Amino acid sequence: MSGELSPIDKAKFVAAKRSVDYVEDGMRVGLGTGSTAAWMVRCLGELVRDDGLKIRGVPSSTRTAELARDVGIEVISIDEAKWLDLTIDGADEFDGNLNLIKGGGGALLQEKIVATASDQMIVIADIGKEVEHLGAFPLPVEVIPFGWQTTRALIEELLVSMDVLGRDASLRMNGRHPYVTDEGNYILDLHLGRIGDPHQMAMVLNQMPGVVENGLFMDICDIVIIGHGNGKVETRDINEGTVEEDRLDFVESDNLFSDLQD
Ligand SMILES: O=C(CO)[C@H](O)[C@H](O)COP(=O)(O)O
Repeated sequence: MSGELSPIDKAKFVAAKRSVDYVEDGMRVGLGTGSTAAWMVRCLGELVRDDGLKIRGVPSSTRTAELARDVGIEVISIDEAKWLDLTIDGADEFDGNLNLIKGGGGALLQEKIVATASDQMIVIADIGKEVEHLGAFPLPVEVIPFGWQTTRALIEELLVSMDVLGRDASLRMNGRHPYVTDEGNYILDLHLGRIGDPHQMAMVLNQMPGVVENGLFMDICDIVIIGHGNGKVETRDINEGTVEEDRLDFVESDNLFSDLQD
């Protein structure tokens, strides 16, 4: 990658850079998916290569697995790991209770399995992801391809009785074809505007036949590390509120920025 990074990319980078301070020798680490998580994987790779950090990574997508291997992180499956010490991942939205919408990158199913099987989940995000109420970002719902139109109709009917502003569910596309997840499923993006009761929404969606998982991550995240374009980093802990604010120097290292994907 050449040239100056945008303020959003700098914000993502500094959040990612700070998050790897939580990683210790011997840990089994869940590796999220998306552009912010990709920065984190690269920062971890640097620690593995240059500082001899010994970790095993459990990727939450084939994309992340490929990147982790490329940067020198030992990759194991979640079943090999059995349980994880820490998962670090991005998010599309987070609220004041550190509840999240995830799945903008289409990896919500593996991401939720990996985060749920971890002692701790840290989310890394730029400040633009903070919201008062979840729902402005379309809520991704992973559905099986069989009968997806029927599932969509049932979801839209269900939404009539829910506290939301919008009710449209669109099939995520990849060019002219439906987007297909790592598990071979489709994604419906629910344009809700505002979700009045995200706990209830997460529960009722998952009770519907055809729905595999939804992108609401309720009571899973412990810490959000928020990056700003000027290098400021805030750390919000679910138990302690904002615990730390400082600034990271932004240094474009050739190793980290040369061939970044996403
Ligand atoms: O949930 C995700 C992928 O399924 C991502 O974490 C989320 O979409 C944020 O992505 P980015 O860091 O690129 O903004």
